[in-house]
Amino acid sequence: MLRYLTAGESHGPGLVTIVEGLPAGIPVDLEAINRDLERRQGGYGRGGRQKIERDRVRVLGGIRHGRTLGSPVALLVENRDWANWQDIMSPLPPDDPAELETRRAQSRRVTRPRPGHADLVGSLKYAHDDARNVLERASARETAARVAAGSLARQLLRQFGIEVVGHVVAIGPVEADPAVLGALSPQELADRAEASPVRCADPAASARMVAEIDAARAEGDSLGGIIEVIATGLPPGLGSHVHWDRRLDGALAGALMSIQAMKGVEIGLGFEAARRRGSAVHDPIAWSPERGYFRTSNRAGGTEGGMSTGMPLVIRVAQKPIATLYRPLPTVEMGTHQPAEASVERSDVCAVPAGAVICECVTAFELARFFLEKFGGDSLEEVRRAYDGYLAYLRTR
Ligand SMILES: Cc1cc2nc3c(=O)[nH]c(=O)nc-3n(C[C@H](O)[C@H](O)[C@H](O)COP(=O)(O)O)c2cc1C
Ligand SMILES: C=C(O[C@@H]1CC(C(=O)O)=C[C@@H](OP(=O)(O)O)[C@H]1O)C(=O)O
Repeated sequence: MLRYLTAGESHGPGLVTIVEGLPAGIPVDLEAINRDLERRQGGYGRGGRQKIERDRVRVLGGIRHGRTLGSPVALLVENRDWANWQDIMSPLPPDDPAELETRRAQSRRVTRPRPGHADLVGSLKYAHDDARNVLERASARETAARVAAGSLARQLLRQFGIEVVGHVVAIGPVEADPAVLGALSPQELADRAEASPVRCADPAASARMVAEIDAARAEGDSLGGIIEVIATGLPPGLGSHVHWDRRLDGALAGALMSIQAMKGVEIGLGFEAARRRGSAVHDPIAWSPERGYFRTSNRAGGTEGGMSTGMPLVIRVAQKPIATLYRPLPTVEMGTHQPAEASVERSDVCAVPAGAVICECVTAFELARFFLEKFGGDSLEEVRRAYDGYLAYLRTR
């Protein structure tokens, strides 16, 4: 089963991911991974950190001469900011008490926990008196490693014509016009989102989103938004109805909700389905010699019974506003219990465009995982044989 781990702190030497379970022989385009890393760094509303970082992937194992070996793939994304934090984030024990004092004094301790971040509850749970020990790992800097893993996994999907697109449909109260988005193919959506500073394919809404971010920044506030991910080219039958943890919809929702700041996931009509009658929710089934079974609508968003239906997968994800506010919320100083203003160093104002790239890559990873669960083999050719056999079988139904 395809899986991955990540490690690394936001201001440590770098982020590392190990992707285990990819078959041998997948052609790997490292520049495509670098492009996804660059896309994740971008978007209107980001803070000063992205001026320092130039995320690129370094392969530490698992790929030779441009193809996967079947062994675990280890990828490293270095933190350029580490150069400014080496002392504060040093993994070495201090040699003597004097040095400990210096390091502590310089250590940018965080004792005024930010509402909305992991600072307070992480410090309580892990018995830290400095929330830096929590925020370094709670930080969404970790998503650089997830994007590297997902971008690698999508290279398997591309071998089978599966594409995943993430774009922004709302920032704060500003929403893209569904009529404008609905007229675009997934490829057009991707191209237009790419050309927008906020990754939104509706140009008029995009301009209003930029203004909304400027207004929030001017008031020392922050913004969240809504991201849509669309995956095309999926066969029917990824995932399973037979057991809860084999359901594709459940795994996608879990993986997407596990991204920092994501607070809601809906597939297809999602919450809207609860308001309608069944006849206005379920997708009629049809059959033609050319297409076999198909649906005349896709309100389910591409899954039924925990399995892909073969229609496009359509997921929406709600991202909450950034936790660090330049006009900070009330908090309590850890230790003294005195009322205080929450800590603020530097921060993004809105990271929803970045969130769209992260959701895209996290979705790609889950789809690759389920793809290999169904068609898995040790080499790409073995996977292809299983996949082609399944498609041939479907044509007989
Ligand atoms: C791409 C991205 C960038 C983020 N940048 C910041 C930031 O600059 N400052 C901040 O306080 N939170 C930022 N966040 C949000 C925090 O990571 C998030 O509030 C924190 O992890 C707690 O969220 P949770 O309750 O969902 O775990 C960012 C989130 C994402 C996805
Ligand atoms: C570093 C990234 O995002 C960071 C996510 C983040 C947080 O709290 O989640 C806080 C900020 O970190 P810093 O205080 O170093 O500016 C963001 O910049 C990144 O996405 O590459």
